Amino acid sequence: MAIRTIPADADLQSFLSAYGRGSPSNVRGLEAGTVNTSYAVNLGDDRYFLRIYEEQGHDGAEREAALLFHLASNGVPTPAPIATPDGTLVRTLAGKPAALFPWVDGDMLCQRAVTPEAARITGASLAMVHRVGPPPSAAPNEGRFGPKDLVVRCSRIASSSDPEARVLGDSLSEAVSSVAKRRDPLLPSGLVHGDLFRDNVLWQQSRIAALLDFESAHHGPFAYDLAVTILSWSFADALVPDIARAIVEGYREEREITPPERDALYDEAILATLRFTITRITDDAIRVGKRWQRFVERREAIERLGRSGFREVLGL
Ligand SMILES: Nc1ncnc2c1ncn2[C@@H]1O[C@H](COP(=O)(O)OP(=O)(O)OP(=O)(O)O)[C@@H](O)[C@H]1O
Ligand SMILES: N[C@@H](CCO)C(=O)O
Repeated sequence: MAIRTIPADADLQSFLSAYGRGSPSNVRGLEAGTVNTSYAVNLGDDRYFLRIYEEQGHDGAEREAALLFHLASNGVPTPAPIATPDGTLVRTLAGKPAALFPWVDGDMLCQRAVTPEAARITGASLAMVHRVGPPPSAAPNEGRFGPKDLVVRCSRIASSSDPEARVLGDSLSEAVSSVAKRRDPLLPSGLVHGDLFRDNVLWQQSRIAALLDFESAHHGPFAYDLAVTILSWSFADALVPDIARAIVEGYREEREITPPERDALYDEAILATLRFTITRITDDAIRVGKRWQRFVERREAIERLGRSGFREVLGL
């Protein structure tokens, strides 16, 4: 998406020189992502990815950087932010928090390219994030997209610029409240990614080069995260059972799904469809190229299957 921040040359030079990795060249703004501004840049002979945080304050960006550093140090395939010689991970560029990462070559998979094997690997890497958990010094918060936040967002839907969406505020709000009441508060919980869509995974041939975009990471039920991943990877025109089941199988290679989680996956999936329907309607940056209707269709598909039908599709 847009390059929202263009730092002055002198500021960029001074920011990059602090890493002590050689002089910058080939600086290129990337039309990637929906939230942050990204640049590709060479320092000496190596390529780097520079992220300027557009929506997080310094504390939020530091929390995210500490999380990425911790995950990468524990074997999760995600690029760790690079520290300056004095150990700083997040600094200021053009008045905004910014961090530098190693460049990762890789490609996102399009839906047609998602094989059961890729789905299995994706499920396993999600479970690895759950197993590793957050850094001891920075426990994640409850996130920005819990049921209460979604209900608040629903109150803005009536003034949406999309006439088809405008009428849905009350029914979406009621659906969120109703599923929130059914949620099991004792589900195994911890660090969840919260947004492991296809565009947040880079592949090199058949292996994952990077899990990206931990901006939605928070403390929540693991079953919710698994449901998000199933919903975002397993639908072509309709649910593809082989893909959904392979995600679950891969997940279970790394972390077993407990009986209460198996029971809860249906409700967590309904909540996840509501989360993405509502944020796609209420967030103009996300709406570009991302249809909220897809998540209405996914919710209907899950509801048609019903609790036991959904579990059966997942092989649980
Ligand atoms: N270390 C990296 N090396 C190479 N490319 C990267 C790296 N990190 C991210 N990218 C690319 O930049 C894109 C945007 O990155 P990121 O997800 O951080 O941005 P964002 O603005 O938070 O966007 P969104 O929330 O839409 O995913 C990614 O989809 C990926 O293609
Ligand atoms: N992955 C989200 C956007 C970022 O949260 C979506 O597709 O709606």
